[in-house]
Amino acid sequence: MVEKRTPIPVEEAVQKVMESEIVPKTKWVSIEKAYGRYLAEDVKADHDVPPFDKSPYDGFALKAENTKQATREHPVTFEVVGEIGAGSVFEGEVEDFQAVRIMTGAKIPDGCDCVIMLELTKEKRKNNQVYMEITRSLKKGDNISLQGEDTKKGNSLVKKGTFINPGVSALLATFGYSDVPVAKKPVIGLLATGSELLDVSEPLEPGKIRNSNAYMVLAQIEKAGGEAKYFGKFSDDFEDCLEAVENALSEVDILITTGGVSVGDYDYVPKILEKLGASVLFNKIGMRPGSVTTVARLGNKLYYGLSGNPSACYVGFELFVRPVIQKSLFHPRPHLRKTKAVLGADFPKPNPFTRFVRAKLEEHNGRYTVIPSGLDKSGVVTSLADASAFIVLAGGTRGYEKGMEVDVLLLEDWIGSEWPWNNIVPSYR
Ligand SMILES: Nc1nc2c(c(=O)[nH]1)N[C@H]1C(S)=C(S)[C@@H](COP(=O)(O)OP(=O)(O)OC[C@H]3O[C@@H](n4cnc5c(N)ncnc54)[C@H](O)[C@@H]3O)O[C@H]1N2
Ligand code: MOO
Ligand SMILES: [Mg+2]
Repeated sequence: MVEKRTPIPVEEAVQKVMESEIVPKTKWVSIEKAYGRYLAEDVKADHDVPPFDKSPYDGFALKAENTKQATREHPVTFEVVGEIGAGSVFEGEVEDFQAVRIMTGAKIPDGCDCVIMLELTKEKRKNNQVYMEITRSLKKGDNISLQGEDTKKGNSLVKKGTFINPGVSALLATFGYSDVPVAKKPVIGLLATGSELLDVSEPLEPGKIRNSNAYMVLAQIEKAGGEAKYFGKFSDDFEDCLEAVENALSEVDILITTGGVSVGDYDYVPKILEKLGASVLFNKIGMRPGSVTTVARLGNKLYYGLSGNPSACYVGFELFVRPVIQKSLFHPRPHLRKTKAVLGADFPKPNPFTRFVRAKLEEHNGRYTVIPSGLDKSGVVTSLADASAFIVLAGGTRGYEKGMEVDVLLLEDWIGSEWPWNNIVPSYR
């Protein structure tokens, strides 16, 4: 007798995996290695930026008050009493009708309250003393970057869980983080099952295909922020697979297998889980593709049986593994972000279950359009390379037409969502 499985709604399945306790941990990495990691602490300004009033131009610093009378006809002359480049400080106080030659980034000397650009001045020399002439008046504060104008001491700048992009790296450097507290990457083990699987380097043989899922999922793990650990591919042999799963589990936080998850004669995942005494969270979801995605708990570890079909495997990872990884990286919005777009092609297939169509998001005249990026079948591999979104078609609908607005989940996005599963546009006809 074939096992009968009861499907649960997608959002319920997501909820169940999110209840798992993969406790986020912190580690310190050097700032050079921080790009692409996730912050484990909030970053606050511990000093003003800039930390002193500084010149945004190469020019002369002086007192605005002294420039009041300056016109083209009546230039005003200043005695140049010093010269400073960025990093140097003018010692002493600047007096009336004195100026300091100052370069971009240098601290404004005491007594000065404005800067005039070099191009607007004329230098003169008399008895070995340098003078400078200006023909326009300036106001107090002209051409000065004020202390704290960028940010003030105490301001909260980026939150824990933020993806460290180049801009965040600049902030970390500004505030002295030579070592950065980042979320420790959860270790995600992967093994591929299937007697039909060839290594990537092997030539094709009748009845066999190359193992593409492993390399796809390894990349998905890295993209989601996890550390991938690949245990190789295994033929459909119960004992071998059981042993491989048992060994792998001891080395990882989460274990993923691909294939063997359905009801076939050589689909051993259900039997392996039974043998290991795992607590199965679900083994059927009301969705296409990926309906057979199975998740189980083994102690404090999660086990994912992703489908062998490439598109189903891909979708299963993005919906159920990715948010768990993101949560363990302190990300406050761990799910794929949902937005709306216009369907760029008819989709006449009925959808008894919620459907996730791999699609390409494009901009046309300022509006976002989505079109399926290939054949919409679970076993298809070629639709994935171009997929930048999933079109989400609610279950119980009977097809969608070009021009309709649909929900989409974004695959190339760093903002994320707290919970995208409410208000999926239910039915158009
Ligand atoms: N009688 C039924 N048959 C099937 C059902 C069902 O409910 N009743 N479900 C179908 C659905 S839906 C899916 S999805 C697949 C799930 O298959 P499995 O997870 O058991 O995976 P396999 O049987 O091992 O392989 C399926 C398919 O995928 C190819 N594959 C497997 N591994 C890889 C890999 N690493 N790289 C590339 N391609 C891979 C494999 O060759 C098969 O073609 O079951 C349906 N059947
Ligand atoms: O799980 Mo299967 O991928 O629904 O197509
Ligand atoms: Mg199977």
